[in-house]
Amino acid sequence: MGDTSLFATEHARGRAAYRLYACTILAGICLILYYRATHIPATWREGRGEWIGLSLAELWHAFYWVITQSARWKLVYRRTFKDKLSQRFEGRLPNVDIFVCTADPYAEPPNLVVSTVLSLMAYNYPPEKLSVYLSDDGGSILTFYAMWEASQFAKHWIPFCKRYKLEPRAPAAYFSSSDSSSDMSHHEECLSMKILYEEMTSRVDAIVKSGKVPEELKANHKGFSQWQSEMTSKKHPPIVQILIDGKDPNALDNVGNALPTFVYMAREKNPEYHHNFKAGAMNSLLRVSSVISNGPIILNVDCDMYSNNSDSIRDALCFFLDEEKGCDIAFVQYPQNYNNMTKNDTYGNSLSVMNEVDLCGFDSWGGPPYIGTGCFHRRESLCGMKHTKDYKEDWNRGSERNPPDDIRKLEEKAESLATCTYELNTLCHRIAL
Ligand SMILES: O=c1ccn([C@@H]2O[C@H](COP(=O)(O)OP(=O)(O)O[C@H]3O[C@H](CO)[C@@H](O)[C@H](O)[C@H]3O)[C@@H](O)[C@H]2O)c(=O)[nH]1
Ligand SMILES: [Mn+2]
Repeated sequence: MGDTSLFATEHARGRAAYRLYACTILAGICLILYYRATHIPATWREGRGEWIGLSLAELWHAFYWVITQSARWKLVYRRTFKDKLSQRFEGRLPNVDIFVCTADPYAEPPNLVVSTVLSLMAYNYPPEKLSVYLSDDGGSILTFYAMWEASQFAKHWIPFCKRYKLEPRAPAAYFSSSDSSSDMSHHEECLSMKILYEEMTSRVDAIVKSGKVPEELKANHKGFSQWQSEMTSKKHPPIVQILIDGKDPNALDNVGNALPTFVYMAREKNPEYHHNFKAGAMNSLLRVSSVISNGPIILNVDCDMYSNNSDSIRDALCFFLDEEKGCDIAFVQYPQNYNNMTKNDTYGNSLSVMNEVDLCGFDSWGGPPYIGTGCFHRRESLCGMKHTKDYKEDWNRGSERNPPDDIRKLEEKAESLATCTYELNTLCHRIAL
């Protein structure tokens, strides 16, 4: 490990013991196969049919077991050095664009999306370098309303999280954790924040239940005027609304710090053109974000998966920015975990074998496959870059945009990239994420 490395690779302990154990199983398998090979019944009446059945099952098991070992034989764990990252790159950290996908305000309640989005906006990362994009495939004014509420609440929530270094930073998860009630140092403030949060969630719930946004609330943001009565989730024009423009010097939280950019996007829908589900949304997000923040690093999160660690971006950057090995890394992903598990994890929902064994086993072979939510990509790797050894990433990309005089012009430009015909007759049309 050189001095400048931003991450280290460690091997799992107990490898020798595991391999010894694996050898005993292998010996057992060989003995069974040997027994079968040397005990072939002479006639059908002596059980040749059963012999064939059992031999096939045992051969299949042997094959399956050997293949499984490829993911178990050598596990590697990665450790990051975030302090070194700060020392060397703090002033020149890259822009990071976060894409959150939602599709239906009834299956995926807007309050859930609010909590996810807030956990991402409150990352321990310079806010001027952070942009969060919400893709709403439902094209719903209810989701837009919830996002407008989130953009207002963020002004209180982000400084509160940063001041007390809270974890996790999804308000729903934080207020239901024991931390929020046990830490006396900020008890009063926590209580009033909780009230503010609950008032917001009940407003959002009431409006989702009623199915429409009252006229007086629509006056709060120009974006509400984009919805016309004839629009449905399956047929509507593209809508891009910048709820918080991080480049605007007046976009500040309630203690005067800059806020991250926050954008709502509903790509155009028309039943005549296939929308390609999440993959279609991701492609639109790539194009829309390219004219607004154009960050070289992209994180994708499903709307029901909040971030439970405010340092996730910094951990991921330790891989991308590593001078020696970073150029070989196209994506860095985090395992998915679920809340509310039974004490003994009776149903295996913690996915511990997959998260703690299989993924680490694949990593030693060059990396596991992409598993969806919670993945950081280089923008270039999603835009068809061919990897070469001497490729130099432009980490400053995206920092050049000036605050526009007319934000609506920028939104319209972005909308022209979120039409349902944009990808027709292109390669994108055939690639599914
Ligand atoms: O037309 C659609 C359909 C879905 N989604 C979003 O895509 C995400 C994943 O869809 P979901 O139905 O929740 O699939 P899951 O099986 O829960 O997701 C897993 O499997 C998917 C691939 O099948 C991955 O993309 C996900 O990241 C992974 O968590 C969600 O945020 C949806 O809102 C859209 O944006 N547009
Ligand atoms: Mn899901």
